[in-house]
Amino acid sequence: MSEKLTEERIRQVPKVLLHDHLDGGLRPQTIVDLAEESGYTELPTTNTDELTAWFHGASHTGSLERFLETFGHTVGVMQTRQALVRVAAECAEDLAADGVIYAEIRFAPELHLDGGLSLDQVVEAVLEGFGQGRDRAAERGHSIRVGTLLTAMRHAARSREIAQLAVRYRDVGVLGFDIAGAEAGYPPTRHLDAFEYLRRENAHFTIHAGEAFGLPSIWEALQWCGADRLGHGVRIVDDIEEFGDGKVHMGRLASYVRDQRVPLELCPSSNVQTGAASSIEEHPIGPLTRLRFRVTVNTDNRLQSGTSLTGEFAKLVDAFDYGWDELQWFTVNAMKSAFLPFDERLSLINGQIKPGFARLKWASD
Ligand SMILES: O=c1[nH]cnc2c1ncn2[C@@H]1O[C@H](CO)[C@@H](O)[C@H]1O
Ligand SMILES: [Zn+2]
Repeated sequence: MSEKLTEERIRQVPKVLLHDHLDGGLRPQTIVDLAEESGYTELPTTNTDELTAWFHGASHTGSLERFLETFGHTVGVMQTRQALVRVAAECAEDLAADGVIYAEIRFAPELHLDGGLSLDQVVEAVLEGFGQGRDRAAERGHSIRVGTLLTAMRHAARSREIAQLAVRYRDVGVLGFDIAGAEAGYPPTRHLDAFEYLRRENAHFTIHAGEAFGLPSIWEALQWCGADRLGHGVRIVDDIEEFGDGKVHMGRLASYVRDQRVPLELCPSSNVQTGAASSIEEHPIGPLTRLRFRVTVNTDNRLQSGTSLTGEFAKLVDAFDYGWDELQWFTVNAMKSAFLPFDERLSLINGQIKPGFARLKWASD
């Protein structure tokens, strides 16, 4: 059965993406163009093929901190309104062409102020770009909805301000909040006031936790901060013991995560690059799927990881022999976990996802 799940077919099924960074998804040619327009001279090369390879190689170091250094170049060329509009529009177009029908794209407004834009102007430029990209995709027959998550950098001190920004723009495209950046040494509780504020505002947030640091980070994100979802959360496997005879022992935190159906925004290729997993075959998505955690599959950074959502699914199909049923399960899991009103989630599941998979499944029989 699995030999029928080619990339071409996987691209055709309706997919849902919850964890993807705007500044981790630029087209290499766009980086070169924007660098030239803005006089940014720090790029390692202006040859697009070499630049593509450079991002991939420089990100595959086994260290999250080194991985994050590559963002200096993408953020470096995203400092004007036009640049942000272009990058956001192309992001929506690229995802739509990959068969993504619903995406939540995150970025950190505080990283885009060097050209003199205000936080509000940064958010407005990105929202405008998503709108343009969605319209251009529709002209080509691809329908996509794109929501935005505002990220605060965990080493910085602007999380409360960014949380307020997210609430201010909640009715015009911003769906939630996140914190990202180096994890070790920057526990989520540093930003407790931002999370408490968001909860009082009935707002949604996810936290990068359990990627480069283990269970204490996940525990704080859930039990101190009240995160709705976990960005990665992959180290939850440290709280699970599997024995050769098929018996499984789960610690209290892993049980909580599974029982509460806490969504895990898993990003397999990214984890291999940062050393959070040793290979796709060894990635904890295997046991976490088998144990029926609320697993979702994501790209994290399409540029740095040289991937797409279709690409991530194809790698999982190869490594774990997954079929349409598993891919549909990941997709429905993601849609259920989106920061979109319940009725809209339901209508995407019943109106697009299930019929889309059914069509492809029949075609494979
Ligand atoms: O996998 C990740 N873990 C933690 N932080 C990340 C990851 N990918 C990207 N960013 C950080 O998020 C910022 C806003 O999009 C990026 O600039 C990068 O520093
Ligand atoms: Zn991420």
